[in-house]
Amino acid sequence: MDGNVLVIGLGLIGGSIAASIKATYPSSVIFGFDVKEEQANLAKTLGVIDKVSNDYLVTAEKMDLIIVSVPVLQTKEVLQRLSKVSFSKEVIITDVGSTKEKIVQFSKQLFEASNVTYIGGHPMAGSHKSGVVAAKAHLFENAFYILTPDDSIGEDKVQLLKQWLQGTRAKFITLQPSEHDKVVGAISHFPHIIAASLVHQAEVLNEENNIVSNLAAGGFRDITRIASSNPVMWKDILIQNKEHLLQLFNNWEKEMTDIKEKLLRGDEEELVSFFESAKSFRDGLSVKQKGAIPSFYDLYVDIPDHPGVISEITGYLAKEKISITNIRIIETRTDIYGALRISFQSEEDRVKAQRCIQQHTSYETYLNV
Ligand SMILES: NC(=O)c1ccc[n+]([C@@H]2O[C@H](COP(=O)([O-])OP(=O)(O)OC[C@H]3O[C@@H](n4cnc5c(N)ncnc54)[C@H](O)[C@@H]3O)[C@@H](O)[C@H]2O)c1
Ligand SMILES: O=C(O)C(=O)C[C@]1(C(=O)O)C=C[C@@H](O)C=C1
Repeated sequence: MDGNVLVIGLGLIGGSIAASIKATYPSSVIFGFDVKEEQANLAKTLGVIDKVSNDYLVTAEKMDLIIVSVPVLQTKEVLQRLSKVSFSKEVIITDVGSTKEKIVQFSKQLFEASNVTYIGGHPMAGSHKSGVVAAKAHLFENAFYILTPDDSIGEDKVQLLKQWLQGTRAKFITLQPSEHDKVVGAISHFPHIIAASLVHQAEVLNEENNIVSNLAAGGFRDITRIASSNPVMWKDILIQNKEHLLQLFNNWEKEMTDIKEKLLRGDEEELVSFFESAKSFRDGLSVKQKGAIPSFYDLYVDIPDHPGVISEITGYLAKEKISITNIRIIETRTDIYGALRISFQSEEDRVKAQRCIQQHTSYETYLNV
């Protein structure tokens, strides 16, 4: 497949998608535009795009595919401007915004009577890092990629978009925009609010006693990593998903009141059951086949903090031809040991890998941490 692709917004997500399309379809021409000229030039230098566009409304005229990957409030503005372009041929326009209801609703009126097919999208993977320097072609590998096509859109167009995006190696699923915002509100947007709030709480305590920032390791780092995300991007997401988030605040306040009362009563049985039911659902996530969280077969390895340990482990796995889909150091401990999380494509690979590591090393392995 080849053709002309325009990516508007060359940050983490736009850059990653551009790189994955180029890797799959080398003869396609990827144009890129960013309000920050230096981002666009950097994307060209990094080989993420072929050509810098200086005016996306002019470049858009001859495109086969346009990907809008700017913050969600900007997305509506960019789509509105695109709706004024006279396209010389049929074009698919998609966005990657973390919210869908308002964007999709808005676009429906914009592109009703034109040769534009607009399909809302949201790749459910990312990072707390921003900018094209953090972009990578494999960012979405094994992650869910949600599409929200309107009922009036032909299946052939949806398939065409998936074909363009197949290099992401993501798993495509279709959701209604409102369902998307409700579910993603609970598993992504609200957790970002909680993470930031936990950091605020620790910061206040740190003003009284600065030992807090030194001790804040382990679980605290794990649960608050996403508090390092782009503040403006998250402000936009909150504004666009306000209604669902307000409902989640109500549920959360009730949840906090309930657990607080259990603690006040000193009801040990109920406290155990509070953690038990959460553990049971959380432990089940990694083996679930469906849902908004991708299923991974994870293996955790307790590793000493010295150079070469990761290549040692991946070397043993490579020798036995066990492929891994992801590898990450979990910041659970900051002193001697760290936990390495290695993800596999199947349970069979995970079992083989555990056996392999146990055979070659004395590092402890776990299926859950
Ligand atoms: N970061 C994540 O984890 C993640 C994951 C999935 C989806 N998303 C969504 O992807 C979109 C982009 O996020 P990101 O993480 O790539 O952000 P980013 O900050 O890395 O990149 C956004 C880029 O858009 C540019 N930009 C802003 N307004 C623009 C405009 N009007 N025209 C052209 N360029 C403009 C910025 O200069 C920046 O380079 C957002 O809508 C976000 O909700 C983010
Ligand atoms: O991994 C992270 O840092 C993310 O926050 C990624 C994350 C998420 O909440 O899961 C953030 C926003 C997106 O819209 C999709 C993915």
